[in-house]
Amino acid sequence: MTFRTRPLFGKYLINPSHILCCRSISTISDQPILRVPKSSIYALGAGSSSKPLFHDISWTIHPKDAWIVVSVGSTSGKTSLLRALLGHLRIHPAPPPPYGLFPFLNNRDPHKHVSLVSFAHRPRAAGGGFVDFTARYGAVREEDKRTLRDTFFPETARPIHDLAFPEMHSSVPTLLETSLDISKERKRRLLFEYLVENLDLRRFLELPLIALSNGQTRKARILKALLEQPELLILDEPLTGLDVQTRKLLLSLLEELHRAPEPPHIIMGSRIQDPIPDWTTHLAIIHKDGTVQTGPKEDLMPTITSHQTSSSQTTSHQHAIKRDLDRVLIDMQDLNVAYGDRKVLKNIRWTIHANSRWHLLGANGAGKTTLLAMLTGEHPQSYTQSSKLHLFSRPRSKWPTPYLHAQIGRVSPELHNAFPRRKGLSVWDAIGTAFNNNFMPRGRRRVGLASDGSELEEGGQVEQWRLTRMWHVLEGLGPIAWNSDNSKKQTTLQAFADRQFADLSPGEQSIVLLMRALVTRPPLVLLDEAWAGMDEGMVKAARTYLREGGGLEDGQACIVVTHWEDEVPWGWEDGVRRFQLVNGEGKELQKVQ
Ligand SMILES: Nc1ncnc2c1ncn2[C@@H]1O[C@H](COP(=O)(O)OP(=O)(O)OP(=O)(O)O)[C@@H](O)[C@H]1O
Repeated sequence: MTFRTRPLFGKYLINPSHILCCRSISTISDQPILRVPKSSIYALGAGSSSKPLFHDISWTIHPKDAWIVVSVGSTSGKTSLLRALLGHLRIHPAPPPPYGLFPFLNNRDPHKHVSLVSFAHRPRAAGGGFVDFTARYGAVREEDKRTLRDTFFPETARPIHDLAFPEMHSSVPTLLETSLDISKERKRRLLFEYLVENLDLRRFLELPLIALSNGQTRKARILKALLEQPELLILDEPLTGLDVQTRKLLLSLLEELHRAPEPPHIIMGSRIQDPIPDWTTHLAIIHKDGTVQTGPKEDLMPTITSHQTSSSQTTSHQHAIKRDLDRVLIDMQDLNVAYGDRKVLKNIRWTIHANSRWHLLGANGAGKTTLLAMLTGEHPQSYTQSSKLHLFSRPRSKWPTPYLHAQIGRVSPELHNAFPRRKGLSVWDAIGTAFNNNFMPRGRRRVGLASDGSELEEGGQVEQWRLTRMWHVLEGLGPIAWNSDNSKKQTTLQAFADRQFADLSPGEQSIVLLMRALVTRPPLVLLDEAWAGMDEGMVKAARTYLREGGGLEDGQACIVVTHWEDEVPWGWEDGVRRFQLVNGEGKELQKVQ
């Protein structure tokens, strides 16, 4: 079924192809969009005698092609290859002049005409330290008050009909110049109106940017990228974090843009488990050994399907969840969260028992992150609702927040973005920070300090337990769990533990943060979009570890938040329970027989 984009302003159907035709004719070219003659790709600064990241790659993209880049069994291939197109890696031999890498640009500057929007990476502006992500839950500070419109689209504040009247300039432009400018600006505005409507963002334009949910922010970033009308737009994992409906919306919008006579040419990076849209014409498949296969979709689809089948095969059902224990960890009775008159959560009743497994569902903006922030005690309204929110057998206000944090292991897109990428922080350090529940590695063995702040007794029980746990998560979720080659087990694990966290691929960072969430064996584990960026081998390893690999032990409860059903490690048959938020109201779903 094709999902149609909405006509703009109800009665006027505006086709993006009409709006997008505003680029000057001189930029239209029949030349290939991209041409990589048989080459290898190296890290910047690496000599040609070093091992290339990709080899034997021959890749040509023609103007009407719709390409998707997928990695099979490789951890960082897709994102690296896409970044190579922006000059972040060295292509050797370099695509020869006069056409270069992007022949259609006709020697125009790729930096101005090619843009990459990646959802797998932390924004570079964030720096190396920890970023406080809880600011959005409280009263929005003055400096965070800039609205989505002010931050991303300030030029759209002016009513569209004003654009018919030129502003007064000190040097008066010619009539022709003025009409060209206005018409360009009007077309840009029409495109903005079209996209804002079709991505369902209009009602968020005047909200502070910081208040937007994860999915809402992603849509806004895609809108901004499309509005800038790059000639080539590279989207890396644009579907990550989007709910089912929004994914359909975005894919159908991309299809319309693709069919427009002069589209922004789009290359999309996808995870192997993501759907390949019907309108895709070509695939680039990156293999574990660094080779890249490129060609028409019909020729390469069997490779994708064989990998999809192997990654979606679920593990045995012998490890169904044992029944919920009577012990209640979290109890919410008529919990509410509102920002002014905007009600985000309404009369939520939810009880989480020890040993239970939950899938928390809800569309983008439904309130899942807000609900979890109440559970972790990070949301300031968790204090004002204290009598309705019992955490670990006491009203919320009876616990200091650090105590609550020590009871809850978690992964979330906010934590992923905020986690420090400072130089010198190894994988081991990153995992070990969980023991002191902060973001600084502590202690002689980097597995934290004792509760009074002193060093752990050397070789003592606590230190031994922590070290054993570190190796357990590394073994259960580290590279030997995603690679079949087990021969050099200990060296592989040690080498991985020593790697710099900041140098890992986005998927590897996600799996390390999952290790961090599990290493202390907390009573409650929250896994919010924990699988972001992971390749199919990692997702499989993580599911297996959680289901039957000792990732969770009896008594621990776990809540999984994902928009992809097959990422939940447990099915109905295993006893997973589902809690759904719709328009701020929550209810437990029952299995349809
Ligand atoms: N400070 C705030 N002021 C106003 N509205 C807010 C504020 N913080 C959050 N919201 C709104 O609360 C709603 C719920 O946001 P939340 O992040 O909990 O959604 P979510 O279900 O986690 O979405 P996603 O799947 O996109 O991550 C959103 O519509 C968001 O815009």
